[in-house]
Amino acid sequence: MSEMLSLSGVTKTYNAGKPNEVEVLRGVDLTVSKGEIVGLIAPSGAGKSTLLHIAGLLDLPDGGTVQIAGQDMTGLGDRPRTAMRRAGVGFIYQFHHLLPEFTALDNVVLPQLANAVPEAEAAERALNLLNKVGVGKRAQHRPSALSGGEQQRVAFCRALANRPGLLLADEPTGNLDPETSALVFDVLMGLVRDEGLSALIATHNLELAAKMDRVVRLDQGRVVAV
Ligand SMILES: Nc1ncnc2c1ncn2[C@@H]1O[C@H](COP(=O)(O)OP(=O)(O)OP(=O)(O)O)[C@@H](O)[C@H]1O
Repeated sequence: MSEMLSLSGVTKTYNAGKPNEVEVLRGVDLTVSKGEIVGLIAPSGAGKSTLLHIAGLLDLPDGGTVQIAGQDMTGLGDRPRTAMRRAGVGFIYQFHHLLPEFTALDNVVLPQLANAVPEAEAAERALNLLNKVGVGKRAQHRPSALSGGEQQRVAFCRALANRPGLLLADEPTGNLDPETSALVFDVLMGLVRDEGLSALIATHNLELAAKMDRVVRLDQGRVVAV
């Protein structure tokens, strides 16, 4: 089994049967192999967040199947889905969503504690990740004391804290100026490769997309190769 993520015939319609019905996904087929980094480009409103939320088990499709690491998630109950989401999938958003009252270090430690990792081990892992992305010296600062690029790097570490096999990212550097965005994006790519992760990364930025192993486009509710 060499596929980390496999979506097959995934459909999603909001407000089905109502006047404000929106058919967003019309049969999405998409795979991400182990260790592969796939870029997802889509015009605004095309449904990339919907797709990422379904792939990350935050939302359910109307039809089709979602497999993660060869396991079919479609028919699973809430508990095993939540367990897989917590331990198997890392999520990065355009805005970091760090907890403002906790230090950078604690933001990376906390998801591990929720996953029953002993505190000392969690702290070591967190510091190791923060060092890798160049914010180790900022470990004891709260997010408000960090620059936008630094905050986003801490968010990368948080997403990877529990060693997920799969990383999903929705415009991970979309809120940064172009220069910082390119720099921080390279940090993310380095981290993903270093950790041997599989990743699906949505971006509007074609230059960033070109750095990935393969690029697909979400078009009219389907995924097509670029
Ligand atoms: N909960 C919802 N209820 C109804 N419609 C929704 C809901 N969520 C999203 N939509 C609609 O579905 C379509 C796709 O939304 P989605 O957020 O997935 O797009 P996107 O490609 O991520 O857009 P953007 O790049 O602008 O963030 C949009 O037309 C949006 O208005």
